[in-house]
Amino acid sequence: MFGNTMYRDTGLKIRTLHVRDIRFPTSLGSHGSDAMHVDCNYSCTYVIIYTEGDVEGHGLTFTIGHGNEIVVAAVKSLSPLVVGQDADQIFNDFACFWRKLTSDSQLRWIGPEKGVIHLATAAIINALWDLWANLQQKPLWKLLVDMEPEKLVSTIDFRYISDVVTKEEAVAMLKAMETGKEEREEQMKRVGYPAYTTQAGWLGYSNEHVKTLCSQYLANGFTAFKVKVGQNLEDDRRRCTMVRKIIGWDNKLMVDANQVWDIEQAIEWMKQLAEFKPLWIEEPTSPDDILGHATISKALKPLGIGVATGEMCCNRVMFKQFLQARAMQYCQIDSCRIGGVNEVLSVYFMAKKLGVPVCPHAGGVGLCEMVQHLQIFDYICLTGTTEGRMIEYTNQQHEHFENPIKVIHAHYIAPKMPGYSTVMKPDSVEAYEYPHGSKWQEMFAKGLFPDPTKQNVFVCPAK
Ligand SMILES: C[C@H](O)[C@@H](O)[C@@H](O)[C@H](O)C(=O)O
Ligand SMILES: [Mg+2]
Repeated sequence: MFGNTMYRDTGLKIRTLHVRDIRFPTSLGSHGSDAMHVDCNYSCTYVIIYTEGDVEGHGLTFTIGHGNEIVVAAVKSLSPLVVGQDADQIFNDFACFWRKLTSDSQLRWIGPEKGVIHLATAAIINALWDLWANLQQKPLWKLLVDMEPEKLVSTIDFRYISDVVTKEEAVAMLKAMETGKEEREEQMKRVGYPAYTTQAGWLGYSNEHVKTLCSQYLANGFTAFKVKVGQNLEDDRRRCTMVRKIIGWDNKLMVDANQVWDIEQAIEWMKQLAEFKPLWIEEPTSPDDILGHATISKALKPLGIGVATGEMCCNRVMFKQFLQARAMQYCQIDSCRIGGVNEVLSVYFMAKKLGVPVCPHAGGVGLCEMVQHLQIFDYICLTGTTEGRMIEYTNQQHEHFENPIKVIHAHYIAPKMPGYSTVMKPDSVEAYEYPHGSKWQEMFAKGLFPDPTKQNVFVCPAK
């Protein structure tokens, strides 16, 4: 028992783990498109953990189509480490379990803690947190908020980051913010957490469509808009002029290049876009180039432009160095790129220590559903402010979730239902399972996409 919160010994064994390859044909409408990913099909590797009781855990990681089958295979390779375990034992020493999952002495060779195997870790770990929140009958954010600081911090593996933040410091950070927690919680339930929209700025949308969407989001109360750039400078200038005309100069504009530039090119390109007063340039170059981002940050600082990155930052060690090197002014954690909630929490603590605001990435399936929980926790328990912080909003696939986000007047309202908001509707799963689902079969028949079962490629077997 920790303080007032009882962690009941559930004695629940994990009976089995199912994994599904789910894909949506978003490329047909250019949804989600950017300078690098021009024809993405928003997809996810969807994990369901079944226990010997009634309670389940659902989790996912996001991909953009091809290769989702590889993440599914990686989940299968990790599953023997999960199946047969006692849920309560996992939650009693979650950091230890997390390390076990990421440190299998053979599997770690295909990471470690990066790429496909880490995406798979994220899907499993997210499902475990959903299970835990369900067992406690609380939405995930509330599970985090109600935990004693020591318990919460005990879920994090501090290996490789204790030179920046220690367990003791993390506990002290949480304790220092205890006053005012209840008011902040009330505010999240009533007013919610500020959001910005990317939905009006996908690169493949026509100018007319962008205009219409900007006006719509403006009318719905949005005050911050992200636009994709990086393919053609003249087009970027035209689009930014058009967007600024609609949203005005009091609202915020952010731009996102999705990794297309070299360092000098990024600086020069952004000088040409500086007149549009973007708050940040997101992913200007390779997501692995920490010193390159630091150079860009330094060059753009006098222009008032920050650098944002994180959606492809592969683990806490990279985040640590980005933060240490002053290479990111906005830290964009992603709920399923790194190893799920445990590792994301470690990044929140480092960002707090080094004074960098977190603005989560949410352009993907289920990402909005998940990151709202994390950012609401950050507000209530860790930073106590929304200053310089926003959660990304995209209008994608919410209809396929049992408990979709609720965004009112450009604010995410704290979810009420137990869990991590990761349960997908069974009908959606059946219809969009790739390549056997009914919707995919229809699309293959119409010739909209090639049927991979008729080509010589690896596909996930039918269930
Ligand atoms: C391919 C994807 O839609 C990305 O463009 C998207 O995640 C984006 O970078 C974002 O910031 O939301
Ligand atoms: Mg982005």
